[in-house]
Amino acid sequence: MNHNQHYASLPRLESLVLGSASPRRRDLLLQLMPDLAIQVHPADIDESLLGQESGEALVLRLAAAKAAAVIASLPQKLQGSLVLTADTEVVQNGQPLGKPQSPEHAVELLLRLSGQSHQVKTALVLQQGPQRLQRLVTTEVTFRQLSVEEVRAYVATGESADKAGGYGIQGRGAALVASIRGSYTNVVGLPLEAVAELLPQMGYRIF
Ligand SMILES: Cc1cn([C@H]2C[C@H](O)[C@@H](COP(=O)(O)OP(=O)(O)OP(=O)(O)O)O2)c(=O)[nH]c1=O
Repeated sequence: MNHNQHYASLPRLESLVLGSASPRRRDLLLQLMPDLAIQVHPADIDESLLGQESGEALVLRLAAAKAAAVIASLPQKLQGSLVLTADTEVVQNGQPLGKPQSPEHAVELLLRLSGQSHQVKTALVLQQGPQRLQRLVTTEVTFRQLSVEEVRAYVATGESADKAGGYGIQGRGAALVASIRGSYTNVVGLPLEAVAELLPQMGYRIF
């Protein structure tokens, strides 16, 4: 069977459990599959960093922990559903920066990113019953040289609060960025290229 015949014979994905509180991930999934019935079941896990853990190890560990927590807490009627979880980190010189704890911390993080390149890493897990696939996607982002005043004014917009590295490329944070190399949706929190590649491997077509 060639690739095309195989794709056409797959059932279309109709519903999915999204193990994430991120509205961005929901919107990105709906961009790809506007009719998808998304059941949001955020995972309640401890997201704190372990000492000496690399950014890659961290996102892989947290995406897997989110998947395990969501699957363990699914109500009866959703058991056996396809579950998607992800974790995104901003990594500079191998170190995960985490989310800002305060506006002052956001200013500090963004000044560290100013005029430099960093990596945004997202680990993605798709799981259904015993079938499980995982991907790690990296995008390189380079920031413009930013002044302290500019960074303070950006943080005052409130956009930094719940975001890795303290910025949102999909919002006003686009003004901080000089260039990116790789997936844009990965920076926002869900690499759609990887979703599109993995869903057929899980046995579903997108359209
Ligand atoms: C760098 C960057 C991050 N982010 C966001 C994506 C993620 O939502 C967030 C990283 O935190 P995550 O812990 O990956 O996700 P979350 O806490 O929002 O949701 P959950 O744990 O329930 O899945 O940062 C942006 O929205 N834009 C950006 O440009």
